[in-house]
Amino acid sequence: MAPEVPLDVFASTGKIPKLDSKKAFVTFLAGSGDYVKGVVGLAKGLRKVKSAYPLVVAILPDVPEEHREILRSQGCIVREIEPIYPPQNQIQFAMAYYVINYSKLRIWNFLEYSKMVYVDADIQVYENIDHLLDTPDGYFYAVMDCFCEKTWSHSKQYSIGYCQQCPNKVTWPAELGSPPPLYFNAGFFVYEPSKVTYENLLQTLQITPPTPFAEQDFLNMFFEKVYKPIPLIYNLVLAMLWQHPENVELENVKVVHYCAAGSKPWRYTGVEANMQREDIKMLVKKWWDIYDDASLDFKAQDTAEEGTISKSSILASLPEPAVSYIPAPSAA
Ligand SMILES: O=c1ccn([C@@H]2O[C@H](COP(=O)(O)OP(=O)(O)O[C@H]3O[C@H](CO)[C@H](O)[C@H](O)[C@H]3O)[C@@H](O)[C@H]2O)c(=O)[nH]1
Ligand SMILES: O[C@H]1[C@H](O)[C@@H](O)[C@H](O)[C@@H](O)[C@H]1O
Repeated sequence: MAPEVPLDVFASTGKIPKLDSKKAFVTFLAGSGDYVKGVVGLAKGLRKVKSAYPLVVAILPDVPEEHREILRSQGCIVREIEPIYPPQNQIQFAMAYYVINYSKLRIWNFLEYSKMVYVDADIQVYENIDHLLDTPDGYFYAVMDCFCEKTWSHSKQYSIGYCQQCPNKVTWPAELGSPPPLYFNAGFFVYEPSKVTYENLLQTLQITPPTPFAEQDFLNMFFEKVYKPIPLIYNLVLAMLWQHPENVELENVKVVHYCAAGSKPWRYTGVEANMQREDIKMLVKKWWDIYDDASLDFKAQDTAEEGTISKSSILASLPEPAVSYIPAPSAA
């Protein structure tokens, strides 16, 4: 089993890092629905923790102009991308809309950046994590996933009760061969844009049949040999709170991923399983406190230092390239 990268490798020096224009956070937005709220929350969250880096939003053509404008007004760099689809077959995705997530592969083509942290729109960053952009190159850093929720019911792991978060509880049966390679959640990862990798990703996708977790399964397969697990404080998949509480120290968590059924803060009703837990209610409120905080709204001077205009505001004002429109299915 590949060792998790020890936390102190990333420990912040306490100094505010110098802005490096070749590094950035990046998220993904599709459709005209309410995920734009997630991106606004994320932009404000990164501002609250005083990140030195901009937030790039890779958007599909079906994101309406009003939403693009909201993102620009929050200081985001809006970059339109064309959708990417997997080869056609009869696969049933864990969620039907996961098919659009293959479009995330376009972020490897953001060649003006040397290193980026990808963050799903349903994630909030509660502590400064800029140090992740200083990790050694050549690896794919992400947090190990958990296989215990129903969304995994298609898998061998789920049917025998095996989870890599507690590999000694139910051990992998010898008759099934060696245990599956470590598997990361693709809602959060550190990577390097690269033309060669981008072209390889697209070529490999053409000969890879789609599987239930869409681009997440694909990226796990593609980056298997260079995957370095990082501590779960960098992407707390909420189901960890009830599936593996012994692995979670909530007070140390820097990044929360609201991916459990019913947990997206902007859709939260409290009726789904586990949604009345005190820790969940606290985390949903914490997200809203940032979203509702007007003092975290973008102000032009946020990025302009000593009379200079930042790269993010220049790029944000550039026209977007024209791309052909292929409609993508929307989320449930
Ligand atoms: O209508 C939508 C649906 C999704 N998204 C974007 O796509 C991301 C992924 O979608 P979800 O957050 O709904 O997905 P989950 O967290 O349930 O899914 C997990 O599995 C997915 C498999 O495709 C992805 O790998 C995802 O990153 C990983 O966290 C969103 O955060 C958001 O950035 C949109 O913009 N609009
Ligand atoms: O990687 C997946 C994904 O994030 C799903 O949204 C969630 O339901 C699963 O539990 C998780 O393992």
